[in-house]
Parts: sequence; structure tokens; C-alpha cells
Amino acid sequence: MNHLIAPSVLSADFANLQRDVEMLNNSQADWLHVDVMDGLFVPNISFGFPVVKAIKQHAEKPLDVHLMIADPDRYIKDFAAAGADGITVHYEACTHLHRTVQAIKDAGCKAGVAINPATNVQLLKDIIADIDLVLIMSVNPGFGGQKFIQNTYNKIVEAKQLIASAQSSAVIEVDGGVDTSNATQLVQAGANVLVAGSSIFSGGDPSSAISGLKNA
Ligand SMILES: O=C(CO)[C@@H](O)[C@H](O)COP(=O)(O)O
Ligand SMILES: [Fe+2]
Repeated sequence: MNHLIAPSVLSADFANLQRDVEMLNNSQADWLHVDVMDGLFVPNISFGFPVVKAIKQHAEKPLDVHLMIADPDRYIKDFAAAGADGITVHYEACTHLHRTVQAIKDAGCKAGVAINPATNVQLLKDIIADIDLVLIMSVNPGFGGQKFIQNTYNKIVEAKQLIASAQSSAVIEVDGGVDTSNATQLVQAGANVLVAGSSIFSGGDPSSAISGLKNA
């Protein structure tokens, strides 16, 4: 599989969200990555259902919703109704992860599980066969624009082995500090989906920044 690019809307211009979503529609982006933060699981608040709905209204590509919220079970149906195509929850935020994953699938969405930089990949062993996506955080969740953590490469290799041994079809997504300096090595290690926020939106030409990551 060729790798996919999922620009993080967190780094878009919220006052011009429709313009930025239309730019993504016309770019080589594959998915739109939508970061929801609750100020509890992570020390930052981003946005909730109305903004996800507004993005959905204009998006022509799947919405990859990354929930950085405590007890996400409470809101799975609402995010599915708001337009999520995939919902990723954090391993660290779920008490009954298997139940949460089933709820995501029952809501008609692809199910993903994210792990923080200090969470061991092996903890996914008993859920890997049930999920569509493993999200390896390459920064501590909560903010865009942070420095990429090098140990991510080892975690990708380990996740790949875990997926193969469980004969799972899960894809590996990497999120945080991704840019053209590490994209090629991430894909070589086994990453299937690259999320990028600041490296796409902070320069003058987001669309060509996306192409740069796509051609990594
Ligand atoms: O989930 C998160 C942050 O918690 C990300 O999706 C960021 O939005 C990625 O931003 P950059 O690190 O690429 O600036
Ligand atoms: Fe994210």
C-alpha cells in the first residue's frame, strides 16, 4: 500500500475553515485528520461536534477523528453522527477498550486505537485483531508543533510485527512532528498513514507541502 497523508485541521485557519478544507479537497491529501481535545485527557481544548459537522459539510475526503478525550465511550455516537468516517480513541483513556472499539464499529466507523509515546506497543496485543488502525503518537498529545520523538521508529517496527502475528489488517498511522525530514524513514519503518499539521500549514504553500510528504 502506498502511504496516505492526513493533514491535521488543528493547524488550519479556524476563521477560514471552509477555505482550508476546500484547499485540502484539491490537494493530494487522502484523509482529513480532526483532533478533538477535552482539556482533561490532554491539557488543551480544541473543538467539538459543531466544528466536526462544519468540516464534514465541505470535506470531500474521509474524516479521521482523533479523540483525545477521557471516557470517549460517552461520545462515540455523536462523533459518528457529526460525520466521522474513522474514530480513534486512546488506549490510556478507555476503561473497557474492547467495548469502545465495538461501539465505534456499531456506529459504522473504522476503529482506531492510539498509544502515547510512553505506552508499550505490546499492550495492543489483545485488541489488534479487532481494529482497523493503530495510531502511534510521536509527540505527547495535546498540541501541534512539537518535536518528533525518535523512539517512534522502533514502535512502528514493533507494531508491524504485532499486526503480522495477529494476521490483523490494521494500518499504522503516525502523528506528531512529521515533516519531510522524517517522512521517508517513517514510511520505510512501516508507517501507512502520516498525519501532519504545522509542517503543512505553517509554510506558504500547504498544498505543495502535502505533495512533498506524499512523494516521500
Ligand atoms: O494529535 C495531535 C496533537 O495532539 C496532532 O494531530 C497534531 O495536530 C499534529 O500536529 P504537528 O505535530 O504535525 O504540528
Ligand atoms: Fe492527532
